[in-house]
Amino acid sequence: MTRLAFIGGGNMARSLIGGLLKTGVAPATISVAEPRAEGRQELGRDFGIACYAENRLAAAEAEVIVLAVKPQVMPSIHGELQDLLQRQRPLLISIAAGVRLDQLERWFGTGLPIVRCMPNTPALIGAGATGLCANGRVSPAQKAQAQHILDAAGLTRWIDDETLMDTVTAISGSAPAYFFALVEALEEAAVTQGLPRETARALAAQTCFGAGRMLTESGEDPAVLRQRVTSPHGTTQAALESFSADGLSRIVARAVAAATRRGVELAAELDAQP
Ligand SMILES: NC(=O)C1=CN([C@@H]2O[C@H](COP(=O)(O)OP(=O)(O)OC[C@H]3O[C@@H](n4cnc5c(N)ncnc54)[C@H](OP(=O)(O)O)[C@@H]3O)[C@@H](O)[C@H]2O)C=CC1
Ligand SMILES: O=C(O)[C@@H]1CCC=N1
Repeated sequence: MTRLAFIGGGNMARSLIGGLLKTGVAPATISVAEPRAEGRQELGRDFGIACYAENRLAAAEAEVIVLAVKPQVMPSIHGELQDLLQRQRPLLISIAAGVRLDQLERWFGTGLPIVRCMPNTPALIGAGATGLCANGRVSPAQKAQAQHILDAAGLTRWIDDETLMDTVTAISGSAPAYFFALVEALEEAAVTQGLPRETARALAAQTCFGAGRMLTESGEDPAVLRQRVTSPHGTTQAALESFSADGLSRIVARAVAAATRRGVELAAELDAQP
């Protein structure tokens, strides 16, 4: 069993750990470094994994280290891991938005195998979507190892051109929040029209779930699925025409561009640091 350490035990680490354990990975093979005492307590209680305040202790025996800290924290954590990284030469997997492979190589060491990936929070229930990109030091066996870890979180796709990782972030890493926001808006609209909030939320959330399952399980084009809902001159057509008049495609394209741009900016901000 691969020994796996997470540096940072926040939202995304929790989602990945939850997904891994659900596929039968033994808790004893996972350790986490988390500075907050309450965070460590919760991780230990919820997952039965070993939790440490110090990164070095969590990573001590790891073959794979998942870097799950905020992008801004990333440049500051290599120092305490340096000796261990040179000695053990583990596979590093970064999940940080924006942070490029060349930056990770600069901070952690040019000779190390590094995978940059972008998962999302549905990993917690094994329904995540992850894009992965490897540097030249990653062996085929390590590539398979990274894929195996992220497969536990759901669907995986390798991305050859690293510059597209910011697009991946914009359409899958960040995107669960877009669907949550849409359900929030549907709920609010229904409540305004008089539907009880609990009923509105349940109907909107289940519809999101059902549409998602149809998209992923039917193998059909989203446009075909949409057309099947849309009776000529019916209610759906009225709603879609309203979306179109308000420029839904343009709104979405602008949001995706904003998220993509922010990924590039996050990396540039780190380059600008002394
Ligand atoms: N949330 C999401 O949906 C997704 C996030 N990501 C990426 O995952 C990474 C983590 O994001 P997220 O989980 O949301 O953030 P969180 O803030 O929830 O998690 C980061 C964790 O790292 C801890 N931490 C801070 N400093 C250090 C340190 N020096 N050493 C070890 N741990 C430290 C934080 O502790 P403390 O709270 O005490 O600061 C926190 O628990 C980010 O880089 C993000 O871009 C990628 C895909 C999706
Ligand atoms: O919002 C963010 O920056 C992180 C990356 C993708 C999802 N959450």
